[in-house]
Amino acid sequence: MVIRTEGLSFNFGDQQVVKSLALQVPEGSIYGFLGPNGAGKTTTIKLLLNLLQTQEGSIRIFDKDLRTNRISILSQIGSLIEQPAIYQHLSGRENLLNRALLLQVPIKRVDEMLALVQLTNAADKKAGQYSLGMKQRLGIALALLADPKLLILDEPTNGLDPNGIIEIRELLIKLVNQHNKTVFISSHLLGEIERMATHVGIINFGELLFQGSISELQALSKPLVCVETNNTVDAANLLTRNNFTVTDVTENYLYVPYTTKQQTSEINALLNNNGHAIYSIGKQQKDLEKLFLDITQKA
Ligand SMILES: Nc1ncnc2c1ncn2[C@@H]1O[C@H](COP(=O)(O)OP(=O)(O)OP(=O)(O)O)[C@@H](O)[C@H]1O
Repeated sequence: MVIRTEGLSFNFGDQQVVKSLALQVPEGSIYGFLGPNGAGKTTTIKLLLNLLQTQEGSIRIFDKDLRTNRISILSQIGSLIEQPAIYQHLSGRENLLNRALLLQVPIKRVDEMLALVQLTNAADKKAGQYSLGMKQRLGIALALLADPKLLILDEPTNGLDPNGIIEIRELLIKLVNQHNKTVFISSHLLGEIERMATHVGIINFGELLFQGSISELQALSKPLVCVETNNTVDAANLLTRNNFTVTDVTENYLYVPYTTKQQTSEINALLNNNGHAIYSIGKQQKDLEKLFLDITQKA
């Protein structure tokens, strides 16, 4: 594991905002750290970066304790929290050059990073004139200058338009697949990261409600038979009388937990034989966004 926390807790005054977190971030993963606003994501990230002092529990990064190996661990992490620290009056290239000199990184890394985040053409434009998406990419280039093994990004897609989100997504996938990085990225929108994340941790009120691979998360969303019919209430009653479980009825649709194809055809025949008009019938998987809401609203 690149990151492993145990019993990690943090209080602001008497408000406990992080509760006994046990994060496990595998090497080479894109770990989506998800939760609604105020869930405790930024606080957790600040603890991982030692910007806040751990009050309770432990943090191990690269298999070393953060408390006793702070400098060596942090030198291998690139991060982006809230707004990237960019000099608006300097160009993208000058921002990177400045940081490269400060970090004593070979100057050739500047052009490499510009190319990696696709800012070569805008390299000499003032960063203050960059779009939000370009600023985020410059922020990521700055975080990557010293070639860290782990990238920790706090809501980097916040406020970006769909194109900006796609650009960040493609960049992060490239970093993991071609440059052997591990990416820990927070977001309050599952939809923004479900197409890139390999692993997911869902937090609300400081508590980890789910952690696992994206396929484990998908497996939680159980399939349903969705029937579109003219009189859903009567149809639902008929199904119930015939020992089917109906989990939801709306004006146009009713839902039965899916078991087999045979069961779908039995539902179809029963409704048809009793004079119900079926406009559509089929297997439906709950989408991840709905699942995310279910998980975070249960807490
Ligand atoms: N400096 C602070 N002092 C007191 N309370 C704080 C402080 N920073 C955060 N909090 C509180 O801690 C809780 C968690 O906040 P945090 O910023 O970690 O959540 P988040 O999941 O990152 O949310 P967002 O997506 O809105 O940034 C919130 O209730 C917030 O009000």
